[in-house]
Amino acid sequence: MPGTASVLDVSLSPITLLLCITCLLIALLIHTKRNAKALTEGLRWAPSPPGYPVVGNLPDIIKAAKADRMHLQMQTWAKEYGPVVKVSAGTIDQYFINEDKAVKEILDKHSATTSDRPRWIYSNEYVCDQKNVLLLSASHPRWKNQRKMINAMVTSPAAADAALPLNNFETARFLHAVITDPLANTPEQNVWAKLKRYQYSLFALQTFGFPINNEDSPSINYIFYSVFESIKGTLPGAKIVETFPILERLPMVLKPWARAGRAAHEQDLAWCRERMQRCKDAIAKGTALPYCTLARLLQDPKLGGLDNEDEAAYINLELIGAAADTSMMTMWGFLEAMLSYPAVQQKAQAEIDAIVPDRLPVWEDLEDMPYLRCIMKEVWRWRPPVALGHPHVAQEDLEYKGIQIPKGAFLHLNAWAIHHDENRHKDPDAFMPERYEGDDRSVSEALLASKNAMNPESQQAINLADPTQRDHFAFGAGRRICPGYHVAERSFFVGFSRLLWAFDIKPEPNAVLPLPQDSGFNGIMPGSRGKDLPFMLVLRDESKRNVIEQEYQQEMANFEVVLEMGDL
Ligand code: HEM
Repeated sequence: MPGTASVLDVSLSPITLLLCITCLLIALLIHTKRNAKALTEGLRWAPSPPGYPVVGNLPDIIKAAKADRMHLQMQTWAKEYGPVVKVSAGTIDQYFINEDKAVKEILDKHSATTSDRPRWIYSNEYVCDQKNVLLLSASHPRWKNQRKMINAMVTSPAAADAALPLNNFETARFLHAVITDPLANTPEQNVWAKLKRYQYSLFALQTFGFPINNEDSPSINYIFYSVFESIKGTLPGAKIVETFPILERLPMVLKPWARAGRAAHEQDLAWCRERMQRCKDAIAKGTALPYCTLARLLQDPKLGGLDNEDEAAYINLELIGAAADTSMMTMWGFLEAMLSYPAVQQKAQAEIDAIVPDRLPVWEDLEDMPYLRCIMKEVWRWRPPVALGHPHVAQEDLEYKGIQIPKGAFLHLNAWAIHHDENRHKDPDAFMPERYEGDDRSVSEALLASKNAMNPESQQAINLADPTQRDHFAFGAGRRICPGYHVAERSFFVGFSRLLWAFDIKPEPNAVLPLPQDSGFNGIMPGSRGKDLPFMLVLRDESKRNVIEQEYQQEMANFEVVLEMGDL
């Protein structure tokens, strides 16, 4: 996976350089003017780490990003400066929200005016051509339309439940691939490639309606790099035009970012259109899957409220990215925990064995497996995949505990600092699912029509009035909160419960444990992949092999039609 450092593009032609210097001076003037904005009486500006003239804290940010330590740097500043810290990246002022109560106040209660996104010229306007819900401004009508469609067709509890058979299918294939690999039970077996195939295939089926059958399918890399391209331009300092938007007024010939962004979008559209055609063919033949979002969109006379077929195809590509990468990161955090905390693993296996000794676990078993629910919460607390939040923008001046946050400020939910604050979570660096004992809340709605759902005491975590009681902030907050949490909970539970049912997750013979936080196992963010985790999967006992074989054969028969469709 490319690191942040590799995306910092600072090579400029002499003309662009000259223009940059001019823009820099103008930007400085604007910035100084903005900072000179009157402070409301009785308020103060947010504390800020000392920076350099013009570039502010950018050198520290780049240094930390190069070392994959951004989250740790922001945590240090959170400890030093308090619940709201201003970090300047050149002309961009980023406000890191480092406390649960501040998240509630700023992102939840003021959601109407804190749910916009920054203007991202390269990523949103060029690479995604304003078709990607994640990057769209809240004032763009497409943002609401896409969220509505996603909720109705993909992420509502009903839609997430409808995709459960796919979870069972893909995880059975994964387990089978592990036990039948000639290198099974050895460190040489590439478990990660198998995990990746299953996660990407799971969401490829839910979106375009085609599986990914091979570990080396080019679609996996294509999706990863395409989505990465759309995200990388949002990183501070990554694209000069974001720091100096005035450069966007230059003619096209002087805008390399615009040409590169458009080319990337055209390539993605061609990729999506090819798959959309195959989806249309499947509809015509009557073989389109009931779970396939694109097929349902194309058969809806209103196209799910979207503008055109290109948008329908494109949003499905972006959805695979949003879902698969964060799910992979979740799995990474889980595996890292199991390696370092074998006692937790054994306790979880004992709970699974007591409920399902001779079949694979399914989502509905979660109700009877409270310790596994605690593990889910603890993985998302311990290794939140989006550790520093995806930035929102303040649409008007705000106040929190006497601090003035100006209109236009970038707002980052610092999930890492909140989750690792010793005042909120005792011994926060330890992986300790027991800290959630008795908390049977789901991220949002309770399980199916479970007894918990009927229990008025069982409020949902994200809606709790008291944010100190909320389990974690891995899915963000406010109106921009991740719509995918029902899907994520189901896919994570089915995935990791089956993994624990079948295998012992063991360290490789030469592994050094515990894995230190700073050792490079985490990549650009905690939970993203840095160095290979030194783990191996070892079948717990031979009786498991028969069960896996039987369930696999059953699933292959159930999904015969899927397998005939060919790779995405
Ligand atoms: C473990 C899994 C996941 C994690 C940790 C995660 C986390 C996040 C976070 C932190 C955000 C930004 C929220 C904000 O701006 O406050 C986000 C946005 C989003 N996520 Fe997820 N996500 C996960 C899985 C999924 C899945 C499975 C889907 C879809 C099926 C999905 C779809 C989206 C979309 C569409 C957005 C953009 C929302 C918007 O900007 O309005 N995510 N996610």
